[in-house]
Formats: sequence, C-alpha cells, structure tokens
Amino acid sequence: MLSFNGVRLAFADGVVLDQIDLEVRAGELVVLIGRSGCGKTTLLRLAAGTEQPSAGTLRNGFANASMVFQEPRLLPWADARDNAAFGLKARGDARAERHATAADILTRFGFSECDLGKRPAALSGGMQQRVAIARALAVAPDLVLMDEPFSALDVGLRQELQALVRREVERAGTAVLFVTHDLAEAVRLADRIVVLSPRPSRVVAEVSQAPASDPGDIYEAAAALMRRPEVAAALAAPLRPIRAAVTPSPMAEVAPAAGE
Ligand SMILES: Nc1ncnc2c1ncn2[C@@H]1O[C@H](COP(=O)(O)OP(=O)(O)OP(=O)(O)O)[C@@H](O)[C@H]1O
Repeated sequence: MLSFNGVRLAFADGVVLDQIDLEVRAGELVVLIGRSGCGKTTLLRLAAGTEQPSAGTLRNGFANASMVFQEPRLLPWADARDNAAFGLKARGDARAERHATAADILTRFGFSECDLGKRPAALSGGMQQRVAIARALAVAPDLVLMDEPFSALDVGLRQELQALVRREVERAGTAVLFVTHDLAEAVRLADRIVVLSPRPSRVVAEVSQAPASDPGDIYEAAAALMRRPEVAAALAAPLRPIRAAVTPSPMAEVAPAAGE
C-alpha cells in the first residue's frame, strides 16, 4: 500500500501540497484530479521517492513501481520492441527473454511483427504512447504512476488507451495512481477519484465508484461530481464576467463582474 498521512511539501516560493491524506491499495486504480499547477505531478514525484515531504508521513509498501509520463520519452534509435524492453534490460534479463516479453505485450496492444521493428519516428503518437505503457508494464510492476499519459492524444485514441490501461491493470492486478485534469477520464478509469484543490493543494473530495464506459453514465457521474460544491470549486475554471454587447449572457448572471 502507498499511504500519505498529513503530507506537506513546500518549496522556497511556498507550500504546494498541504495535509495530504491519500491511500492506494494493491490492485486499485486511483485517479487524482485537480487544476493545472495544483501539484499533481509533485505528488507523483513524492510517490516515486524523487521528492521528500517537508512534513507528515509517506509510506510506500509497493516493491516495484514504474512510471508513464505525458510524453512517451522513447529512445529514438531503438525500435518499439527494444524500447518496451528497456526496463527488463536495465534489470539484466537476457535478450531473448526480454524481447519475448516486450513482443507479447506490444502484440496485445495491436502491434504487428513489422511494427515491433519500427523506431519511434515511424510510429504515430498513439503507438508511441502504447510503447511507453508497455515499457512500464513489462517489468511486472505492483504500482504504476501515470502522469497525464493521454493528454496529448485525440479523444478517440484517448478512449482506446483508457480501455487498454483498465484492461491491463485488471488482468495483472496492478495498482495505479493516475493523474489527470479530465473529469470524464477519471470517471472512465477510476475505482476511486481523489479531488485536489488549487495550490496549496489539499484533498477536498474522495469518491469510490465503478469505472463507467457508457457515454450517458460518464456524463451523469461527472455531472454528479460537479454538483458537489467542493468539487466544483476545486475543478471549475474561475468564472470571468462576460459582457454581452447586445443580449445579456446567462453566464453574466452567475458571474457578476467585480464591483457590480
Ligand atoms: N522543484 C520545484 N521547485 C519549486 N517549485 C516547484 C518545483 N516543482 C514544482 N514546483 C511548483 O509546484 C507547483 C505544482 O506543480 P505541478 O507540476 O506538480 O502541478 P500539476 O498539478 O502537475 O500541473 P499540470 O496539471 O499543469 O501539469 C507549481 O507551482 C510548480 O511551479
């Protein structure tokens, strides 16, 4: 289990994370959602051990964590199979064995024999991110930390990869801490959604749910979350007054201009 108890992290210019209580249990997919700059990546870096808390307690009982970033971060000179096998090579697996593991995962992810031998420049963005996910899963992690891995992809591709991640982690029983600022993505993926406030960031809501795949269910679940005032306050962009030239905008009624 990964657990944050009263964790605070301050940099020279101020507090980023404050009083963070959070748990990720074995086999659970937890989605952390919050506005840009609230400290989501910083929290993942704490989980990865590359930052230390300024106060509070952080315990990581997982033995083997891997990470997926927003950009695929592949070796440009290596083909898809070698990129996916990178972590296996680093831990000393024999070439034939690591190639077999990498090829097995990439084939499950839709790669043909020919695709396995392509370098990143010859792969689409979606295929490159599949290789990055394969690289993270190849080492049979018990925890995967995912930092907005699909935010650069178009909607259709994003949904495909969300389904792929959900299927793969269920298959292997891997725990995941997944960061996003997309509420629909959170609803599609999560066993539990944790909402962070803007900086200094705190957990303002925590919701257990069943991952949704039907568009109507996703819309309903996202709307139900946004009806909670603490979630709306944490996630909604600050309303700016809209001054309509001719017809008063309905938005202007809910967001009066400063001083009005
Ligand atoms: N090493 C550091 N030193 C000083 N400030 C830092 C450091 N790392 C992060 N920060 C600050 O912490 C805040 C949170 O950054 P972080 O990247 O974690 O946010 P985020 O929620 O992941 O944002 P986004 O959704 O845009 O990726 C930012 O104000 C950032 O400038």
